[in-house]
Amino acid sequence: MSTFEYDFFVIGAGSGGVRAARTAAALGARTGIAEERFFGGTCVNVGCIPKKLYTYAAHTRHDIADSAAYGWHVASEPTFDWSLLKTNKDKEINRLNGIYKNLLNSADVDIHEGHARLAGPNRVAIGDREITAEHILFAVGGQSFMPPVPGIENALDSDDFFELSAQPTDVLIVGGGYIATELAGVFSGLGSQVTLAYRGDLLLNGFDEDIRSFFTDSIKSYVNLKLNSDIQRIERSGDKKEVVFSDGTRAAFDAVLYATGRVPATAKLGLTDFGIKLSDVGAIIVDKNFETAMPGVYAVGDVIDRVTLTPVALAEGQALARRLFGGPKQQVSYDLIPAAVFSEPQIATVGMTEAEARSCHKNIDVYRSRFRPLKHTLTGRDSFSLMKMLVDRESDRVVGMHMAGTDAAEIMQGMAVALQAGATKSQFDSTIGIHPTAAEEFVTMRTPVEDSTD
Ligand SMILES: Cc1cc2nc3c(=O)[nH]c(=O)nc-3n(C[C@H](O)[C@H](O)[C@H](O)COP(=O)(O)OP(=O)(O)OC[C@H]3O[C@@H](n4cnc5c(N)ncnc54)[C@H](O)[C@@H]3O)c2cc1C
Ligand SMILES: NC(=O)c1ccc[n+]([C@@H]2O[C@H](COP(=O)([O-])OP(=O)(O)OC[C@H]3O[C@@H](n4cnc5c(N)ncnc54)[C@H](O)[C@@H]3O)[C@@H](O)[C@H]2O)c1
Repeated sequence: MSTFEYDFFVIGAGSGGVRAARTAAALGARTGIAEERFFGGTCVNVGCIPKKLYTYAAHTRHDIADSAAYGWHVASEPTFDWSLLKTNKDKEINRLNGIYKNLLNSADVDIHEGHARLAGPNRVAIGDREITAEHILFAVGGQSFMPPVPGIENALDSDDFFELSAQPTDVLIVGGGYIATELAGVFSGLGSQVTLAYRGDLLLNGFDEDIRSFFTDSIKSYVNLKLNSDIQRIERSGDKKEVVFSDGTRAAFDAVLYATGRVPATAKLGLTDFGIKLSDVGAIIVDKNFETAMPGVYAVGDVIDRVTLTPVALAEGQALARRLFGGPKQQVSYDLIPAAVFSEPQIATVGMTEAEARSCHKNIDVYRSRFRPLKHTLTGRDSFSLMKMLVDRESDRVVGMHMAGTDAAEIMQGMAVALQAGATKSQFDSTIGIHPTAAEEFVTMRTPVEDSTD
């Protein structure tokens, strides 16, 4: 046993940190963890979970509207109570906070509440206390990035969104990625007027181009979309925020929300003082074993800025703890990570985009299907789904799958297993569908679209 107080000390009790600490403790390591803000981290408190709860609330509006076609009479105009939703959300998040703390306690992980930073080799300072540990893990996550626009202090970020006690009547969202598109769907579904300003001409950069075009068109039906638009400044005007756009136009909103990316939370950690290297955006640079330039100091999750998703942080934390303390060996594979945007409509994807597939493979067959979901044959709602599959003609392997539409995220999880297993198009073709579903489309796509290339 080492002479240090702990075998393993984790800074940050979010997705990656909690998983690493629990795994290490279960393998017999004397483990401690420091948390300065909330147990469960971003995902549980101001990320995935409360966001998904708000999307359910937003979607209920469509369900109520659609119910008339199925014979339901809703006696009076439904009303929405923002503060009730927030109270219920807060209760659930508090419950989850407690669960995360209990999980750590029952795994015999020592909890230290407060801001922690590196104090030297094998030393961590938490407030005015210092501990020693053989291995130290930084799992400190990230924070919102807001560009230095004059008046930016008048804008909210996604953390502030979850604290809003009253619903803004009209809101400007700036950005065109995950958070901007998800919160546009939430605000709109709950009845706010939404303007979305994005500096490019297609939303969801990084996703397949067909999906981006489809989504950019779809969102126009419920938001005022300002493409190729930047913000020059934000001014206060009574209770309103007056925004001057780069084209000189002005508009006033109850709230302006920036969702312009996140950056690693590495300020105030004392890392570079000890020779630990950071990237241009402040991410901790680690090797394939998540070790930094200082031996015995590691980092996982959003702070290393590889793939900033909860399941990836979990996988990294677990792989590290197992490698250090003798569990089953596991290498994190960054290929074929499925992802979903909980926007309206939902987007989900696994594998390569068409552009990536074409740059890696000589001949790609593209299968594409756009259809109105069965549910909306009665409601008449102008809502469509898009499904797309990319196949390497030489090997017959399916190399990318993409979907925009209802339940896209739920459908794509199973598809990701098939792609991990190396499924070929013939195997998809010989799989019997479940009827009637949208998912069966992926096993009944028979003819490549004409623009498949040789
Ligand atoms: C609005 C939003 C929605 C999201 N939705 C999804 C989604 O649907 N699906 C998905 O997969 N991902 C989603 N994400 C991303 C996901 O939340 C992150 O990828 C994940 O939380 C990263 O985990 P982590 O352990 O790296 O960091 P975090 O979960 O951020 O945890 C870091 C923890 O470290 C603590 N900490 C930081 N510095 C210190 C310090 N010096 N001392 C002590 N404690 C410290 C912080 O308080 C925090 O609790 C979303 C993110 C946001 C912002
Ligand atoms: N469903 C999910 O899994 C989910 C949901 C939310 C967040 N996340 C994770 O959190 C990360 C952060 O989300 P996000 O939406 O903040 O980032 P993002 O990278 O998805 O999108 C950032 C957007 O801001 C724009 N932007 C960047 N700088 C700008 C500037 N100076 N001026 C104007 N626009 C600017 C970008 O063009 C982009 O459209 C995501 O990348 C994702 O990894 C995941």
